[in-house]
Amino acid sequence: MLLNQLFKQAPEIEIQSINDDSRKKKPNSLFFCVKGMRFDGHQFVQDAIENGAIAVVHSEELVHYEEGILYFRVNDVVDTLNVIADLFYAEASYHLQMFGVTGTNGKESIAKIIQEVLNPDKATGNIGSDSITYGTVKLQPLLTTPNIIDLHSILKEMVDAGMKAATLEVSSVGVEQKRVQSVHFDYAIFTNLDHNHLDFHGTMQNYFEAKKKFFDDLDEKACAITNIDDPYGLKMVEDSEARVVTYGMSEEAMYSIRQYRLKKDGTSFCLKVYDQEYDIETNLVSRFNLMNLTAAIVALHESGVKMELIQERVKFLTQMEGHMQMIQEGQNFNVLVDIAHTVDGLSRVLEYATSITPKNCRIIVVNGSVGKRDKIKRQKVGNLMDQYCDMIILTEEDPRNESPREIAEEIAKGIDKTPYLIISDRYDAIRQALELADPEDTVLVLGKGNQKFMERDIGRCSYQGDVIIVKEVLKKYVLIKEGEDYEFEQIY
Ligand SMILES: CC(=O)N[C@H]1[C@@H](OP(=O)(O)OP(=O)(O)OC[C@H]2O[C@@H](n3ccc(=O)[nH]c3=O)[C@H](O)[C@@H]2O)O[C@H](CO)[C@@H](O)[C@@H]1O[C@H](C)C(=O)N[C@@H](C)C(=O)N[C@H](CCC(=O)O)C(=O)O
Repeated sequence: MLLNQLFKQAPEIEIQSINDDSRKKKPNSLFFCVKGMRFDGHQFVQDAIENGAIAVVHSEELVHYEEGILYFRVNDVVDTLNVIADLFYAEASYHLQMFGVTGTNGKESIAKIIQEVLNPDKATGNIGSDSITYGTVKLQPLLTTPNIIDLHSILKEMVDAGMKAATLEVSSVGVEQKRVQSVHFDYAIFTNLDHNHLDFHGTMQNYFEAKKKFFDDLDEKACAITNIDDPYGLKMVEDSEARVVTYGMSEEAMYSIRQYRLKKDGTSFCLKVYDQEYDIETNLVSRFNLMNLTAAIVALHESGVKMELIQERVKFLTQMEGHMQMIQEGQNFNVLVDIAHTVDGLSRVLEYATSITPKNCRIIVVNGSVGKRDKIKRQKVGNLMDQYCDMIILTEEDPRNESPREIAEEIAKGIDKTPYLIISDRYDAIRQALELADPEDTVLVLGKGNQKFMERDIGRCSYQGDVIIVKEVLKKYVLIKEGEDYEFEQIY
């Protein structure tokens, strides 16, 4: 792209790439001096030039100006980066039907359901915390919502690969850091708001405002889809110019869930769509997924997909690994792995576990709380498990540089009546829970979902993953012992 297409006063020079990280080698690039939380990009102009920058966008006076390099001083580098990234990558989001999903819980499930239902008729990509997928391409993301340059570049790749639509998980941190500011959205979905990222946002109000900005920035042609069962649902869209569509259990919702049945192997419910009722059957389990599926149905239907087709396609959806995943290897009790790591997410899983566990049987939970993040929630997590569970095994969950045992002890402050164990090693904790289970009990393994890493003091370390561990332990230690008398080893 020519530099004078980006800056009116610039000479006609070819720019091959745009860059905001001086550590990356990018020949003939335009470097943006972004002020971050740790560094100020203005410090790295010289490194950027050595790595190929021929032009620099900055907002502060620089200590040194090199001959032959072009400098553009602007008021706000990130705003300028947004405009230029959009232009540089051919305004890709305008060529895709864009669905953005925000909220504490449910983003990934909703984004993936929309992608799966649309895909057979309209090639659809997905950008999310677990993966970036389009066509046959599958990439591993660094962030839930990629940074500005990566995001526009991926959207362009999707357009070039023939995608017609894209779903994107929009994190509050991403909105706050203006990562989606120049992405054009057609449908924006709000799920719910619960304690999360308060280490970053400080207060619930700031967290709410970050999410709300996503809806404030929509244009009048867009559609803002909101869950009005959530106390923040209506406030979220009150200043949006977009057309507002509501969903929830509430009778006032435009898409209102009427009767529903939560079963071990699926869910059935009646959805009132404006004034018409539709019966929906799905293999997804739990009330949590019922809400996620409804949000996805609203977006799909509002985008023009017929309800009859939606009814057909949601009957058997792909089970997302580690998301309300029932694992059955032939054992005579329930095992459910879920990523729930917020108080709200946890309460929904516990409610579901209660609904599928016979009265005289137990709920055994393996859970923890992440290190260096939102410490206030730890005791609440303990308290909630105390209300619903019969046995609690506290273990590590991305402890970072905190001690897993100390985190567990803080969770335990919220436990009053339920017996609990602290087993720091997650594999051992899962094994203990599975070995303790009696017929028809429910074992919950929560917090990590399908994540194959553990954040420790030395950084991100590889981890087998809860789903794999559960399957392995069941086969190796539990199933062979069923029917036999054996003593189990208490592991601390
Ligand atoms: C707290 C946070 O969000 N940090 C993000 C932020 O980093 P930062 O502000 O610390 O940036 P910085 O390191 O100070 O650097 C400032 C600028 O100088 C540049 N730089 C820096 C060093 C250098 O040698 N040369 C150089 O050019 C950097 O490229 C950057 O442009 O900007 C970086 C570039 O975009 C992000 O990679 C980084 O995400 C970090 C890795 C992160 O973990 N973020 C998490 C909290 C996050 O964003 N999470 C959300 C939500 C997750 C969820 O709920 O699912 C997400 O969307 O993933």
